[in-house]
Amino acid sequence: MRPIARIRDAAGPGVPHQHGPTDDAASATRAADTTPAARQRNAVVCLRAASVRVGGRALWSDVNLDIAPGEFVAVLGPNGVGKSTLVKAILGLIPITGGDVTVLGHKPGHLAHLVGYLPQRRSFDASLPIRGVDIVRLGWDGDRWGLPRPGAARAARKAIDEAIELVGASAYAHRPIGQCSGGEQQRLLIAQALVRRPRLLLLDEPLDSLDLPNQAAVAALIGRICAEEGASVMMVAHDANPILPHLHRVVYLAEDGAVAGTPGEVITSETLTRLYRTTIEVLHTSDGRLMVVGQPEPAAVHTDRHSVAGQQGAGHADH
Ligand SMILES: Nc1ncnc2c1ncn2[C@@H]1O[C@H](COP(=O)(O)OP(=O)(O)OP(=O)(O)O)[C@@H](O)[C@H]1O
Repeated sequence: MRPIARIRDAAGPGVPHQHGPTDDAASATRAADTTPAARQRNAVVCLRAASVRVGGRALWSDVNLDIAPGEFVAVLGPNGVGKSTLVKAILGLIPITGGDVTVLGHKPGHLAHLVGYLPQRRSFDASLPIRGVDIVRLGWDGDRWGLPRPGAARAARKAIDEAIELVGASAYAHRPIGQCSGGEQQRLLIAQALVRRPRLLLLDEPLDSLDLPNQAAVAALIGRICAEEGASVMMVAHDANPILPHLHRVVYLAEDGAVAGTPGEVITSETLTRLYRTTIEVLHTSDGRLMVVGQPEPAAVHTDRHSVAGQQGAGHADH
């Protein structure tokens, strides 16, 4: 086992760190889980020595990860390392080729109604004649065909209204989605992922293309969902800074493993240098942000889209 495999998940839950939430139900739940065995037993998501191949190529391998109930976890790493693929493996959309993955104790895909998903890169044409509320409804019954059961319409309306209220989108939910701002669209899409009150929410770069105030607002919303709904959130991000105040844990993904722990433990020059086997510097700016310098591109991928590896936020910032 390489050194990185031994240090992964080094940080147990409840380990204090400078950025994490301090007073919420999730923290209380996690405080009870003090051993790796307890983490695994209670895990909403559990990966053990998991590996994936796409297009005939090994993408990542030997990934170990537990996500506890109510935890807000960010998945970070260079472009093309396989973060979205990790989310798809947890959804059961992409099969793992080695190791084991369970979601709420079952094989991925078996409890789909308990998992909400916001895919990467969504945009709506300004002329699309679909209201925000209709987008949210798709999360409720978009996969159900045939005549609704008696009382189903009332139950749907209630669930949809509650989800819209939860994300604070009531004021614009009846506008055409294409006429909502990027931040408003994002809230409505999060409501769509939330409408069935999932126990696990998988969000693939939900802050992408939002301005800084909207990034902060959506990050706070997601933190609140963890705290108030008790949902576990796994969010792919290319910059951890906007979510640092709300995060419990981060996972840095590399080709041959991953490191998980609190942000203070994982986003360090030493840990990331060891993970990527190249010199990486984590700089702390005076306003509390983290800058990761020198993070590599994975071999032989993304040279078309991302030809320059440079200075990045606590993640990567070249989208
Ligand atoms: N179905 C597929 N067939 C072939 N290659 C694939 C497939 N899905 C993903 N890939 C490739 O796998 C690699 C990882 O893709 P993925 O989207 O998971 O990376 P990522 O870390 O989320 O990247 P980014 O940060 O750029 O969004 C990429 O090189 C991608 O082109």
